[in-house]
Amino acid sequence: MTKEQIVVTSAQMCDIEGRIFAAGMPVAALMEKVAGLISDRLQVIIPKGRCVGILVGPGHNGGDALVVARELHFRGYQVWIYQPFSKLKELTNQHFQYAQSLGIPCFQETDKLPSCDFLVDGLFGLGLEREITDSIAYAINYFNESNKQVFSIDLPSGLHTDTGAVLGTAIRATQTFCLGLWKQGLLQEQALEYIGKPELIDFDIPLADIHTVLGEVPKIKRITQTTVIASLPLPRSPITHKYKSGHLLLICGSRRYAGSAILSGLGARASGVGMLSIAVPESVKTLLVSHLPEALIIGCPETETGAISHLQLPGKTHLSSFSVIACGPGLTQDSTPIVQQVIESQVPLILDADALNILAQIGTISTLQKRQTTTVLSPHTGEFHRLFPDISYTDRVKAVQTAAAQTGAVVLLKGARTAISNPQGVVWINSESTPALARGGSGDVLTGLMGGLLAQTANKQTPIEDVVATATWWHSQAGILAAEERTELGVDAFSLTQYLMKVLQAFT
Ligand SMILES: NC(=O)C1=CN([C@@H]2O[C@H](COP(=O)(O)OP(=O)(O)OC[C@H]3O[C@@H](n4cnc5c(N)ncnc54)[C@H](O)[C@@H]3O)[C@@H](O)[C@H]2O)[C@@H](O)CC1
Ligand SMILES: Nc1ncnc2c1ncn2[C@@H]1O[C@H](COP(=O)(O)OP(=O)(O)O)[C@@H](O)[C@H]1O
Ligand SMILES: [K+]
Repeated sequence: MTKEQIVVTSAQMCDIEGRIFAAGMPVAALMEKVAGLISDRLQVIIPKGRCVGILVGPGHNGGDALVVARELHFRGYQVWIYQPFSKLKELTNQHFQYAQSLGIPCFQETDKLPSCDFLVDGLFGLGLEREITDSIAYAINYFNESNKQVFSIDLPSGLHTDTGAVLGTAIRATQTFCLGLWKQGLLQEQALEYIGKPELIDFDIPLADIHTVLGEVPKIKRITQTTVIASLPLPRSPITHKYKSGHLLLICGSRRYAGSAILSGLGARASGVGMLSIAVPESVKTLLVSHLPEALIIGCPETETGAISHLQLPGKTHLSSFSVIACGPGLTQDSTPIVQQVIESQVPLILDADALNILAQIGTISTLQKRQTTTVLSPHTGEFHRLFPDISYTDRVKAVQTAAAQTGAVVLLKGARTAISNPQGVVWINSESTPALARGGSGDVLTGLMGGLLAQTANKQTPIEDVVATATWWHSQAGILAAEERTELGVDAFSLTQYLMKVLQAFT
């Protein structure tokens, strides 16, 4: 477990810091250390001699900012301080007095502020406890409108540490220096427009204190390359054969959405799965064969509307012949009986897209509670709301935990910061992605990729949620790589499938 993987709430961070202080580390010494590290980073980013405005709050976030002000002053920058509060915490007040004694200009009102090139935001950190209003809200909006590069200490002032929600108003940072451990709020979708580029400042929190507060295996973790590589089906056994490397059945597509089946198939192809079968309506079988010549394409009887009406598996094949079934992309809502049939099977199952809409109609919780085997649900926010109308998704981490607990499924809530939970509340958050993926069809690719990976690891000890996290990470990294080469507008779902292999080449 590395510090990069660990995610904490405000309460947990306070407990961890409390242990460090109780063990004898002076609060002032830690502030000096933290702010020294931030100053070092700023010195690399901001050219010498430039003017930096430092925004100072009443607590220790403000204290950190004042130490940064002092350091930058001595390191040859022009510095001024904006500090509008009448009452400061004691340590913060001491640093404020000292900064004033050094002749650093201090201001209480925004209309008196000189111009500057950069801003450092130390108004509020972990301790923000209520909505920001009145003159402070006005000041934050004023700084946002100044269009300066802003470096936030710990988190942009105004964001809730756990949910990332904006409490009234919030600083829009260019870069956020998150102190010690990743705060959960920085990994929540609603914070993304505020945090800019996030960076962890490691100030040497002892691992023993982290484990005492979070347990040996923390419940909420960031997906990192290290975790991913551990759950990839690599290296392949030298004596494996195609049926030992997983057999995935994709059930997808319709006359109307034939492309979904192709995209899911190409996602599955990239996973390296040993055998791939794809059930589609008979009328699109030839099309699928031309795109995926290695796959076994199962043409099924179809409804008048061109949806699969029922599964017609070849010869002696039963659903139980497959290691995993992934069902849903492009099915339309006319395939209800098929979704019911796969849910009743004993085969590990991924439900996505239309299969989720059908599940919502037949009753999410009551239907899934009867299932004995692994189920993965991969909704985007709209599908999540249809499946779980009673669960609020403002806090997406809590939302997936609740949904997984209620259904016994692994739930993957797609979006800019995809969150995955198992029924016991173990959560993975995908903290690197690209808005280039916000295009029709990219989810279909993920379903195929995830199905192929799960099929290959079906008989292994790897927890399901780890494999789901690996698929999510791989998919996002392919998007990032594709966007680098083709621009953010160049990542159509088909192109995305072509970058999946390149990710592995780069990382393994
Ligand atoms: N002890 C240290 O030196 C360390 C300090 N750190 C820094 O300390 C911060 C936490 O410090 P604090 O606990 O003092 O908290 P903050 O500095 O985040 O702010 C708390 C203060 O703001 C006031 N406040 C809260 N909400 C307000 C609102 N809406 N309007 C006006 N006032 C409001 C509170 O009454 C309190 O005085 C961290 O975010 C980090 O920057 C740690 O990260 C590292 C160790
Ligand atoms: N703003 C964004 N940033 C990063 N990833 C995103 C963003 N928007 C969507 N995605 C990702 O793109 C994929 C979209 O999937 P989905 O909504 O199911 O689309 P479709 O059904 O059209 O394939 C998901 O993996 C999601 O996490
Ligand atoms: K801050």
